Amino acid sequence: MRTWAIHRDPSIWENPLEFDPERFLNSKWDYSGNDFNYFPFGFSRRICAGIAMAERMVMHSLATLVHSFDWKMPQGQKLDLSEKFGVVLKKKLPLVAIPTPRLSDPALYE
Ligand code: HEM
Repeated sequence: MRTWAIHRDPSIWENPLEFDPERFLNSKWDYSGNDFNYFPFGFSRRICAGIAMAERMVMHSLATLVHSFDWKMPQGQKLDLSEKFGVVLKKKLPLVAIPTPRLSDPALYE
């Protein structure tokens, strides 16, 4: 819960509860466990063993999904980003998004 509280502390973060991924664009963020205001992978001896893989896979998977499909919400539904309380961040309502292929060659989806 320490991590949960620090990452939502308004004396450290501007509008901590706002979904604002752009906040990470301005400067270089050190998530290697040396910045005690920001440690999404933990720190010290139990720091995440998969940082190097996560750095590559998160970017690659997300980029592939955005590049390969147009995404929309089911008809009549609005995006709801509210969270459940817990150690791991979970959405209150599961995300349902509909992909439409956007690449010209269907062979690229095989
Ligand atoms: C964005 C993706 C990821 C995030 C945010 C993340 C975050 C974390 C966090 C917060 C911990 C706990 C650190 C602590 O106890 O202080 C952890 C532990 C761990 N993570 Fe990750 N992780 C990610 C991806 C991965 C991947 C891809 C792997 C493996 C391929 C991995 C393997 C591990 C292992 C083995 C531990 C336990 C380390 C230990 O207790 O000695 N993680 N991770």
